[in-house]
Amino acid sequence: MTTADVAAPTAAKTALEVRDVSCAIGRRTILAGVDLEVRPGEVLGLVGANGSGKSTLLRALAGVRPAARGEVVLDGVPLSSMRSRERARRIAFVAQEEAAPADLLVVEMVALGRVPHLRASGGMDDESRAAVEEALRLVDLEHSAQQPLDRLSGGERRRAVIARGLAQGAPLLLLDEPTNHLDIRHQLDLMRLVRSLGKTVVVAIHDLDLAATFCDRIAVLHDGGVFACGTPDEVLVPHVLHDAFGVLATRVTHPLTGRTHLLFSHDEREQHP
Ligand SMILES: Nc1ncnc2c1ncn2[C@@H]1O[C@H](COP(=O)(O)OP(=O)(O)OP(=O)(O)O)[C@@H](O)[C@H]1O
Repeated sequence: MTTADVAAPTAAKTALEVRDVSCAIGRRTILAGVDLEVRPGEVLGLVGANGSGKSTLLRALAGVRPAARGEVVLDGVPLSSMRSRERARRIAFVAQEEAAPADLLVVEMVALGRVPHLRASGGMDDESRAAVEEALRLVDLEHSAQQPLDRLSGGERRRAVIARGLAQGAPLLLLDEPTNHLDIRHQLDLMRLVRSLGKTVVVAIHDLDLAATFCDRIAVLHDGGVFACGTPDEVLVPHVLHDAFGVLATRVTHPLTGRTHLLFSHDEREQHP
């Protein structure tokens, strides 16, 4: 992936407000009374144990699964009052798992990101073609553009789906575990790319070290709500990590970079399998 020459941020900054949002699946409440502010141009990480509601919250932020209660407000406009085409121009959502026809070409998958921009006359204009090319280049897949998706590895397919989100050209990017399936180099490249875009980003991520390195702020989901929210140094602290994940965390300083990293171990006072 090429990140060294990513264009300087030009995207309009956009802000998101989550006001007293509750999300339910069937009769079960997954999240209750969530308040969260996503500031213009920041990268906000969503972390939490499996099942803590990260994907559920991202779907509510994307308007894919509207909140059962409360409001998500994008630049002062409630999502519930936006037409889906307008929403898709302003919010790009890359879900955790996406099914796509196996014989779809990579370039065709990425071009789907341009659908909200197509005119009634149909067809891709030069701007859309350029956006697709640029997105493929950013995720290092320009040489695989004409491959069917089922000929790609899991990590390459993941990058193709992320390229579709980039091609969409929306100022707000919602990413659900974008580094899943990626090798360590591509994980670092992708997170660096995400930071360099100048967009407002909300990213659900399991790797707390990546979150600490690349996110401006982190929200920890636990017990049906936002348990802690702040800078990585404020939030990724032993007592929060113990309560949210049930592990012991030790902060250590990298001997070369001086950055803080986290080491984890079981809390031996508890029963573990
Ligand atoms: N389609 C569904 N039907 C019923 N329950 C669901 C469904 N999708 C999610 N859930 C439940 O909602 C809760 C939150 O799930 P969600 O996927 O939002 O968590 P998550 O934090 O993203 O988890 P993970 O880290 O495992 O991806 C979980 O308990 C899950 O079992």
